[in-house]
Amino acid sequence: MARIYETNKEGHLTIGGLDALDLADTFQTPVIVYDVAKIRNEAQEMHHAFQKRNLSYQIAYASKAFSCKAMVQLAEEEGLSLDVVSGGELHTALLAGFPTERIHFHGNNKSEAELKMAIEANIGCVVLDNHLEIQWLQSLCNEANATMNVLLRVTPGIEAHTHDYILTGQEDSKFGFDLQSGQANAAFEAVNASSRLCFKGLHCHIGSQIFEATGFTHAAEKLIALLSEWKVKYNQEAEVLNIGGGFGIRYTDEDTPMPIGLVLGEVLDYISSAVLERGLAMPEVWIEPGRSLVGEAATTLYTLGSRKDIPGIRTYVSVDGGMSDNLRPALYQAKYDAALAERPNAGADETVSIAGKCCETGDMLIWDVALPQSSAGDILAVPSTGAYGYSMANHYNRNPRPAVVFIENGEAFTAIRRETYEDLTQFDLTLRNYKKTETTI
Ligand SMILES: Cc1ncc(COP(=O)(O)O)c(C=O)c1O
Ligand SMILES: N[C@@H](CCCC[NH3+])C(=O)O
Repeated sequence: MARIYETNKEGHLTIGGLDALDLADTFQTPVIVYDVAKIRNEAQEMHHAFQKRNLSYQIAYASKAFSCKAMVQLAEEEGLSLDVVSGGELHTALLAGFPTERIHFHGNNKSEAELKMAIEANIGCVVLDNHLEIQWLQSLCNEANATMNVLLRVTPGIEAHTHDYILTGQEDSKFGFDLQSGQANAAFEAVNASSRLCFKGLHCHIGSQIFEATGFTHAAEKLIALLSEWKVKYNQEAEVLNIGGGFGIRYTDEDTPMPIGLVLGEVLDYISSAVLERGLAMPEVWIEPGRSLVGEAATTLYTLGSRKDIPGIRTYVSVDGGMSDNLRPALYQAKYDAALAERPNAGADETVSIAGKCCETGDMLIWDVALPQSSAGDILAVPSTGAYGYSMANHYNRNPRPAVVFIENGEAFTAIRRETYEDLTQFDLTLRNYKKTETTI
């Protein structure tokens, strides 16, 4: 069904109840605007799915989807835990005052420095991904006279239906310990032999932007089978079963996600019965949603600029952003909707393609979108840009990154200020300085 945009009495697009044209005027464009209530609602739906079933659980917001201090604080307010995958995300969480015992550290190549940071911050757990990391974490814990809770990330050999680049649960993957070849058993034995590492459970993540519950239930089935094998083999049960994130959202009419409560409900019911059937103790169930918490909550506002008509071929309309604030179309051929903020629900007059301003043929935000007649200076709204937009934004062509604005209770505030040209050049040394640096060899 075609998207119907929320409007005010002037017929302008509203975001969190505020007029998008006013927002563009106040904060300039491009700007990524979050309707905070949508994030809170999603979080509450997820909590409800667990609570309805009386399960012990954690919902760890995958902060790679969008991380900044305000977002981390919002996650805390909503009773979420936090998944970080880098020293930078951990640093952000610590600066934002996030409770460290609810931080989980992920990544397929965590450095020793990052692991040390995790130990010093006394975070909730490290999700172990490879053998080198087991060695490092063990010896860093020895040095610090500390212990660390760990989950083992396993690749369950599930091929969920999504873009190849965002698939992660298949056997041929850079992530986690492989089930088939016995890597996972070897990892468990190494952890078990360590007095510093405390095995808490298993983790898997099958990929991202997944609509069907079956991918998750198949993965859970494999993990539960493994736990049941380990119960016999090692007399070990798990306190935690983490089934990762990956719940899909609506970008365009082609996407038809079920409400999160329904998908999650189906997965949780499956886990409860499979655990019971295998005679295992019910573990805490953890999930790690990123996209589904924040994706649909944001809309990016751009200003339209130049137009190029190629008769009989295509009309390109350019915006003042592009792959520098939203890499997803270029990286995954991801599709988005767009509307004119002044009359978002008006009928279409033409089909145009929305081009970014980067010096790159592939910098196309949307191919062939039906829009009312537009002209330079109009504000274009692109919904569902809340996940992996700002977090993958970059400085290509030395474009400053946009501002991020949060709207709540009818008020807008800047969560991340727009970058300036000074910000862009702040790390540059001049040729003369460069020659004087001590690291020059
Ligand atoms: C380990 C892990 N957990 C959680 C996520 C979050 O995924 P999503 O944003 O699709 O919910 C990802 C990203 O795909 C991930 O790699
Ligand atoms: N960044 C990706 C998803 C990868 C998620 C992290 N494992 C996207 O925009 O869809």
